[in-house]
Amino acid sequence: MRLDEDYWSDDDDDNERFSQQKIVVGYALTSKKIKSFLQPKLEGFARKKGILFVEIDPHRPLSDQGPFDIVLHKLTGKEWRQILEDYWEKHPEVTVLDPPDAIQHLLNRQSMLQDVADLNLSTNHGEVCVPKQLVITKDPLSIPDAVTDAGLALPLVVKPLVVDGSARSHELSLAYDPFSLSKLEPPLVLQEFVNHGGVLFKVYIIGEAIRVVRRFSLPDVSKHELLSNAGVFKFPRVSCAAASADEADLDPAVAELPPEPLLERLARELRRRLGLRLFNIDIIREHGTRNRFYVIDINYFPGYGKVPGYEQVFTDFLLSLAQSKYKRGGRRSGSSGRREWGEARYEWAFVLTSQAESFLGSSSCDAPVAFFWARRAAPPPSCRRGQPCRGLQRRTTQRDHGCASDPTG
Ligand SMILES: O=P(O)(O)O[C@H]1[C@H](O)[C@@H](OP(=O)(O)O)[C@H](OP(=O)(O)O)[C@@H](OP(=O)(O)O)[C@H]1O
Ligand SMILES: Nc1ncnc2c1ncn2[C@@H]1O[C@H](COP(=O)(O)OP(=O)(O)O)[C@@H](O)[C@H]1O
Repeated sequence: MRLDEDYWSDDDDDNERFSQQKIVVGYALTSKKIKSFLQPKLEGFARKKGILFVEIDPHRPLSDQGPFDIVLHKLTGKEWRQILEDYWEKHPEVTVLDPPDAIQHLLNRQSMLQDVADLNLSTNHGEVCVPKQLVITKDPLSIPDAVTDAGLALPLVVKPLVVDGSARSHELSLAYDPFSLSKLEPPLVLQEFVNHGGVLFKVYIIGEAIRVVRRFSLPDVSKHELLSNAGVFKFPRVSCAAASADEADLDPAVAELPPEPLLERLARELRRRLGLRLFNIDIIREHGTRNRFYVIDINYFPGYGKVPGYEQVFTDFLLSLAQSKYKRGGRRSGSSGRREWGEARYEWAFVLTSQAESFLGSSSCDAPVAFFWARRAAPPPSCRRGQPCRGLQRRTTQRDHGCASDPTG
């Protein structure tokens, strides 16, 4: 077996010993995730590098399965968490991706953004904030006053507080007035809607590697729309939709990817603060600003299967984990002048929209997006089923959003 040069030591004996080892990766994932992530191209690519993926039965003790070098998981529920924690206590040598406690932090939309707010990132490349938000845990009748007291600007995005993987926890709405909010069921997060030109950047983190893709998002809300609309409107999971942008139609100021050094810094800080290696950050650029960004969502183990070239990046990541462990356990000290086996390779690449488009397949405005536009006062100029979606061409009035340092508002 041949390994990438970057992982190769100058010591032939070490190389030989490592290359003879198989890396066993146990995975505990939902069937949906297995389908999207564990694609034959990933399994094949990894196999060539000596990595075997083995399915874990989450109802049996993990010690009876394996042995594993690495455990990949994204399952919810206390039972699974307990099984994993017990196993890890007995087998600290196994790399668990990622620690259940750290993942838990992302399952609440309040704690999820806390680290970004604490970070207060502002560099000469731009700044990264979180939208001002308010958490409502009880008494929906108090919402209109609470919104006024907190000084939240309308419209508001209404999000369930807990993200537990259920479809319900992703049912979001847009509220044009605070009074209609008293009909909603807490616990909720009310978040200021930030106009961002209808484009969202999904920043995927895989260990030290970063990949960025553009996705369609919600269109801007103009002052006129805000004044002429009332009520609460549900909207679909726009950024998951298979709609893609026609590059030529995008306002370059909207479509331009976030500056690389800013994202590198954000990713590095969040990796450390969150204690996670597999996650994605959803970022929007406030429309009309050069580089003021808002993090609106962070997901654990996101849809990597939709990132072009993920099989190479993920395989490299697993190899780097195994190699750094091998180095810790099996190497003598005093290796000055040589490349460290566990040395992380820093990878950077932007995935341009055109690539993302071919990956995402359709270049037409699909059902959920069309549905959302149909509910809006003014449909986009050329957003019709089967036609290239040009909804992002709309230019709207910009609103002034403050950078909130406290995501709880
Ligand atoms: O909370 P949001 O931002 O919607 O994030 C979702 C979840 O991470 C989904 O994973 P899960 O279903 O495990 O929660 C993932 O689906 P897959 O991993 O199944 O593809 C989606 O991938 P994209 O469809 O690529 O966005 C990703 O966008
Ligand atoms: N504060 C916000 N301002 C503007 N658009 C937002 C905001 N929050 C969410 N959105 C839009 O709603 C979509 C879903 O929001 P998100 O918080 O990612 O929920 P989920 O975790 O259910 O996917 C985003 O992709 C974006 O299009």
